[in-house]
Amino acid sequence: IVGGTDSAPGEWPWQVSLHVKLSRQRHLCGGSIISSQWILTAAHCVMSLENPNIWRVYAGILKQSEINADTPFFKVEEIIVHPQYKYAQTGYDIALMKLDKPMNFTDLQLPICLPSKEDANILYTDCWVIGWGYRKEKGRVQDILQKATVPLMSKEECQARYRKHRIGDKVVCAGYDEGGRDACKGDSGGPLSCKHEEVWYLVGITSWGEGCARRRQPGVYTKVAEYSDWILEKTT
Ligand SMILES: COC(=O)Nc1ccc2c(c1)CCCCCCC[C@H](NC(=O)/C=C/c1cc(Cl)ccc1-n1cnnn1)c1nc-2c(Cl)[nH]1
Repeated sequence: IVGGTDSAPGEWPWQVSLHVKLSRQRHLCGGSIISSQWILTAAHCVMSLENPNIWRVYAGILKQSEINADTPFFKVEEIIVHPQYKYAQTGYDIALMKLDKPMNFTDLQLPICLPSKEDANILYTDCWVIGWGYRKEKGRVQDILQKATVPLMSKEECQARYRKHRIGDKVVCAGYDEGGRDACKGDSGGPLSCKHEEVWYLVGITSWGEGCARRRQPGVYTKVAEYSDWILEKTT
C-alpha cells in the first residue's frame, strides 16, 4: 500500500495473507474471508499455482513477523478460478479457495459481507484498500498490515485514464487524480472494503494498475457485486 498507515489488531478481521510453500515460503497475495470455509482472492494470484497443497492461509494476523514454523494456518482443499479469466487487465480476476475445514470465528478472524447485485450501484464513500504489499514500486512486503482510504471513481473517468484498456462494468476504479495513495505489489487479491450504513462490504478485489499511486492512474478492482451469483453458485 502506498501512502497508508499501520492497521490496528482486529481492524480488518476478514483480511488473510496467502502464502505459498515450495522450497521456501513467502507471502504471495491478500485474500478475504467470506464464510467459515471460503476465501475470495484474485485469479492472477493462483494462476500456475493451482495445486491446493502448496498454499497456506494465515488469518487473524496483523504482522507478517507473527508467521513462523509454529504459526497455525489453514490448508486449502480446492481452488476455483473464474472460467473466463485470462489476464488481470481483461477482467474476471476472481478466484475462490475452499479451506480444508471450517474456521472458528474470533474477534481477529471474521467474514466480510458480500454486496448483492442490487448493491452494484451504491455510491460508497468510505472505502479502504489494505495489504502487506510494497509502499513504493521498488519496495518490499511490509510487516504491519497497511490501510489507505481511496475514493471510488466512475467507469467513465477510469476509462479516460486507461485509454489503452477496456474498463468494463465488472471492475471498479479507485484512487486520487494527484496519486499518492494506492495498492501496490503484494496487495493483490486483497479487499477493497467499504463501510455503508455501519456494515462493511467487500466491494472490490485488488487487481491491477499502471504503476503504484501515480497521478491519474487509479487502481482497478474486480467489482464483487457483479460476481455474487457466481460466488453463491460455487460456495453453496
Ligand atoms: C517476501 O515475499 C514477497 O516479497 N512476496 C511477494 C511480493 C510481491 C509480489 C509477489 C510476492 C508475487 C505474487 C505473484 C502473483 C501476483 C502478481 C501481481 C501482483 N500485483 C499486485 O500485488 C498489485 C498490483 C496493483 C494493484 C492496484 Cl489496484 C494498483 C496498482 C498495482 N500495481 C501496479 N504496479 N505494482 N502494483 C504482484 N504481487 C507481487 C508482485 Cl511483484 N506483483
